[in-house]
Amino acid sequence: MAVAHATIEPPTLMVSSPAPPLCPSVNLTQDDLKKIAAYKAVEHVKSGMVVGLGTGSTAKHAVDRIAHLLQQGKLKDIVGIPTSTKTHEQAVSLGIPLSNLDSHPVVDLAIDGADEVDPELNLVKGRGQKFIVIVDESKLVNYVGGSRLAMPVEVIPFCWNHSLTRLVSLFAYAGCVGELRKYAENGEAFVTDNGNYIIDLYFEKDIGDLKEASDAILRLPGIVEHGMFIGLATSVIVAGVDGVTVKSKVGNELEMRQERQIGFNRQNQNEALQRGGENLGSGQLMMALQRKTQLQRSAGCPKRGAAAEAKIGQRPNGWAAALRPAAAALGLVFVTSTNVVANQRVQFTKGS
Ligand SMILES: O=C(CO)[C@H](O)[C@H](O)COP(=O)(O)O
Repeated sequence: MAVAHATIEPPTLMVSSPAPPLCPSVNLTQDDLKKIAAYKAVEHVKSGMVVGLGTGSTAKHAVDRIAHLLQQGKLKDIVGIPTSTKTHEQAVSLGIPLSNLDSHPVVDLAIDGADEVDPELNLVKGRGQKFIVIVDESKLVNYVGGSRLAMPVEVIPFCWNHSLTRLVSLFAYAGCVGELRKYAENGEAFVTDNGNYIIDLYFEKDIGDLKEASDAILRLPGIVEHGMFIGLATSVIVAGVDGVTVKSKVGNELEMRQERQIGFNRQNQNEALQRGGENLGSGQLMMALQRKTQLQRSAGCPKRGAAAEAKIGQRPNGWAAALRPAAAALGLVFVTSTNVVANQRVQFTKGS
């Protein structure tokens, strides 16, 4: 099976992009993190690919990004396979060419979100030659069910209550409770795209071997599918306030490789600042500027010695302008920008 080996760079702030992946605010929101993970995953999408388009607030950013790159002509000949009617609607509205698994049974790459990701990259919640899962760090759990979020099981509507009882008793040892998913608006049973119901299972404790649990669930009559995706993710991209981490599985073994963590964590910011900000990506520069300002404040010198500069290799022209709002938010003003072939350099200083 092909393995996604991501070369990790911070999402680049593209001047021409209407929605830069890193915003210059000091605090990244959960949605910012979702967007960062999504943009990172879309770097793996190449022209001509059949791409599985996932569902949810994280996957939505990936679909937006793919559409944007198609509009820019940076991606061509993409065929999207949506995983829900909602994603189908979004993709159609954005003009992404779509198909289905009957016409395109081989999906080159699928990108989807997840509700939980355990340390072995098992998920509560994909498909494709490569399956990249995108999450913010709040989704990391020690075991499936560890966040006390639901593990959904799709059941046929006939005898759903019987299915619920059987499911709960299957996991009684883990303090399982279950409930029929309902629409908040009218209290009626939620109906899936396939016309089925969902039983949400909540676990108090670790349910143990996930393959055994999966087999036991699927052996019950009336069960269509469950939300555990065991051993399917080839990469999980996790965006957190300290940076983006890509966890990849090598071959079919449960050998995990945690690729280098990009540096907008504090340690890297400090190192970068000591180096004068050399070779920072634009996202990192923002964070470094913020960190520098914080350091100066904590050192009690809010107005002095605040020059910050960075060299950035191979960035699109105009990036310095894109950084100005970030710098301005920090009270820094633009001084100069030089473009020396591959290296651009920008300098900001503290405004008076
Ligand atoms: O499995 C899913 C939809 O079926 C979603 O990917 C999962 O629920 C995560 O959603 P979000 O990205 O909104 O947190």
